Amino acid sequence: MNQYGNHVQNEIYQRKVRPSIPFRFEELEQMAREKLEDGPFYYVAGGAGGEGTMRANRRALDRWQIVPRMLNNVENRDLNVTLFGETYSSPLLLAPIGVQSIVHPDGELASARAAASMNVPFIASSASTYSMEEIASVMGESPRWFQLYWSNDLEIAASMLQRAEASGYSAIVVTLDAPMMAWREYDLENAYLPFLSGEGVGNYVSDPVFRSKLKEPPEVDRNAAAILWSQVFGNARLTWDDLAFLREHTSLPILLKGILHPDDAKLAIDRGMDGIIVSNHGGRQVDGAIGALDSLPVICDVVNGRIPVLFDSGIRRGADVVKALALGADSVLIGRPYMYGLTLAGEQGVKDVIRNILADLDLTLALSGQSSVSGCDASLLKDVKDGSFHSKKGWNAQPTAGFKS
Ligand SMILES: Cc1cc2nc3c(=O)[nH]c(=O)nc-3n(C[C@H](O)[C@H](O)[C@H](O)COP(=O)(O)O)c2cc1C
Ligand SMILES: CCCCCCC(=O)C(=O)O
Repeated sequence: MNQYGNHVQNEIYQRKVRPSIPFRFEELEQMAREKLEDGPFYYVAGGAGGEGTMRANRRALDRWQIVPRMLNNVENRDLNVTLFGETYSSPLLLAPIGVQSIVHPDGELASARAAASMNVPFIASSASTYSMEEIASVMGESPRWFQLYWSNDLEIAASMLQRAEASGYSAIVVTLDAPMMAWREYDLENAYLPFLSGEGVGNYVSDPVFRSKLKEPPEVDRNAAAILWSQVFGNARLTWDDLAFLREHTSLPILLKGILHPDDAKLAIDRGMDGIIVSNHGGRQVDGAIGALDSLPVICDVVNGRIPVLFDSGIRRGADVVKALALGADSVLIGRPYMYGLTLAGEQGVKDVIRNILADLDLTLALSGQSSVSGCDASLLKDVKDGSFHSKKGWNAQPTAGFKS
């Protein structure tokens, strides 16, 4: 990945590569808008309620400005990060996104292939249209994690964990912030729920335990399968004590996704979790929730390096990644940007989204005076809100300042 951004720029300026998608995120989204029907487009682009949290995600990123440093020898850069003993060539992962077939028939298979070709870990969603085994089969040995929507049927949850391990996924991401669908006004307006037409159920209809609970196979009675899916999908009864169940059923590292409060980060560590993902689900669940990046510094302070902290919600460009890394994230996930790449150009579109963000990240990092991801800390940033510069490694604030326990 050394000098990656320069190589990509050169290839584009010399017209050796022909980009399949526009470079600007805003245009990418607009073109996806033009290509898709209202239902799928707004399912992807929309947020919960009045989309206040989506706006807060961008505001939280804009609150910080990078203060570039000079004369630091940034000719050679290193984007490597190590997570759970594995070294990855960049601090980027593809977020778990369900129902990808609503934007492109190849869905998760195209995204997974693109991730594999760019050596970026792909996090396969429980709500994928294709099964986790089908996704694994197009990825060779490339890195992949599995995201669990923890079914209220514990036999199904255990079966999914076992299948993920058997098909080469190397970490489990447990999403906590979506035991049920939020109030999503566009989807209500469009009466659009992709699961009803059989999208996003690939991991269920292929699951031996799920199938054993049906009188007829899903291929014969799709309706009964859809009803069972809606009954078992979520689990609103879970508490912190239930995490022990996951430990009993997998030996893989477990990350909790959807953490926003520092006390929940502490609980995750107390319960032996291996990592957390600071996220508000891209503003799709709690309207009015805190901008995800506003939670990151205080959570990193509480965690204090004991487990990896990953981040998503609102990342669109290289500078956003730099800010999240500087505030303590070990790696970041992108969501909607790659869904728009998938919409416009399938596998190649996802590949180009990854390439552009990584090239932009590499150049922004270098021009900020940083030659490695590990060198990024809060001294790189100025807080627009209080005007302060941070000159020491790490974050200065009181661990839970501003949060009520
Ligand atoms: C269409 C769509 C489907 C999603 N499906 C899932 C999912 O199945 N599991 C999950 O944990 N998160 C899901 N997410 C949330 C993403 O993993 C991620 O948190 C979010 O997209 C990050 O924000 P961003 O889109 O602003 O980058 C979904 C997001 C979108 C846009
Ligand atoms: C009951 C919640 C289903 C959500 C599945 C996909 C998803 O996470 C999303 O944000 O959409």
